[in-house]
Amino acid sequence: MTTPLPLRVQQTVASVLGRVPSTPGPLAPPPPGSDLRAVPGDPGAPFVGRSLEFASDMLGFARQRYEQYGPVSWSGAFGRRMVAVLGPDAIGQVLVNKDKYFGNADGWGFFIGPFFRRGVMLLDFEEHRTHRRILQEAFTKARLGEYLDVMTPRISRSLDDWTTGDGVRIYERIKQMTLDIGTEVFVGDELGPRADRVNRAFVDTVHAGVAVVRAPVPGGSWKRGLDGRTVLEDYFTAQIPAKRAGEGRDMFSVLCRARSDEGETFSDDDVVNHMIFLLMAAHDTSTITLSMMSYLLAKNPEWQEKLREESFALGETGSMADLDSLVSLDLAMRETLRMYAPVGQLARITVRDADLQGFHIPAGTLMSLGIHASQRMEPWWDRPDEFDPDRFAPERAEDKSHRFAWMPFGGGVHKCIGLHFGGMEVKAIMHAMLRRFRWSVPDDYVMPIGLTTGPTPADHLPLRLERL
Ligand code: HEM
Repeated sequence: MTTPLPLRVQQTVASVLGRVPSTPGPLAPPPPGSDLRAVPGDPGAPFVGRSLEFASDMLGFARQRYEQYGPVSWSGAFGRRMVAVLGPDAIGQVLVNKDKYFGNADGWGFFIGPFFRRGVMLLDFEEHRTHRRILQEAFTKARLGEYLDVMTPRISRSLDDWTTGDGVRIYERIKQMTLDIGTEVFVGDELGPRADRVNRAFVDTVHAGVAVVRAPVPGGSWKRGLDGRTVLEDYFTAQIPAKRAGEGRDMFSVLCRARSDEGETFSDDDVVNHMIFLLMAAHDTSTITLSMMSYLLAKNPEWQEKLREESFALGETGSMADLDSLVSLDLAMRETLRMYAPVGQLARITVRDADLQGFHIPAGTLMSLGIHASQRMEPWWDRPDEFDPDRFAPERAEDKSHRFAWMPFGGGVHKCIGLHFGGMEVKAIMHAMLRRFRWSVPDDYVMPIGLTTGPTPADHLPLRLERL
């Protein structure tokens, strides 16, 4: 494995910071007379806390905290105290949010608010419900079929252009392809110089969310993200009158005309905010899933062959029903989403004092739900670090060990609205890749893991790619 230099530097700094003495203590004393317990934890190094240790080894760090402190613990991060929530019981309680203790707006807002403000994931309670109802109009089964009709020829054209050989960085190829799909299916625009400029602005906006220096320093990624947001706002705003008047079937046009059963519609600002958020929500997640699946199929060639046989037996296809009939592909996709949850952490904040599994969490506490690590935990999963798609087969059904054992799409009212779209896109692309290419990695290759919204290939996953 060749770990890229920035990741090596980060790992070295993180291991030094991890040795800084840090005294364990309570997050906050529980209210007198309550039978709640204080959340255990420790701050880590001054200001950065344990954020670098987390970023350089998400899984190892979460496992160590779980062993030391259990499912609910706190540590220092970004100059404040942040509560880590692990395991399906604790995460399930936050997602279901029966007592309305937990909010998204200032939780996610802390990380991505300046770039994705008022996206549906950053709205709470009644306002969220209203926006989600309207948004639902863009995700009906009939609409998905129409998106697939646009997507399928685009996938073929992209794959026809792929060059083959050694060291093909598949992450970059897939990222470009999902961006191109986003331009045509979501925005209804043609690929070209204007789309390139918008795509660059979009990539800057996404990267800014994980910036280390979280201030608009000239030349820094935070500033590039803010500038990117402005480009996107101008781009979408300028097109709204034509989209509202037209009959386009792209998602942008659909949102302009969407009307809930109660007759609610989106303002121009709403449409712009949702478009910018939707592009991000769809793009990074599908790219990570496809890249990680490519890696796992390279490491497990018997599964790659099995999927390929299934795809050849089905033939060239364009319908959702066809994609749904690819049973082994479905198992492999679920297993990929378990092993490498593309949204590895979910953010929340307590909007009032909360009781989480008997722990007292004061109002205004930032929380991070460890989806990626929790899907790699015993006893809910058998040998959780092994790629074993058959664990999802009906006769084993390990995902049924707990309602929140498998939660790559989250749960509760904010559960991913694009889960069927995402599954469709991943399957359509992987099906087409399997029919055109075979790929492999050297036996001793282990992919270094970096961090965007979730675990990503830090070296962009160099594969040996051959055309069939
Ligand atoms: C494999 C692909 C995907 C994964 C793993 C994924 C994962 C997630 C997760 C975990 C959440 C919950 C966030 C939270 O509770 O804080 C979420 C929300 C969301 N996702 Fe996805 N997503 C995927 C694809 C997509 C696609 C393709 C779209 C759009 C076309 C999309 C749109 C959204 C939206 C709008 C929300 C916010 C929903 C709300 O707050 O009501 N996602 N996604």
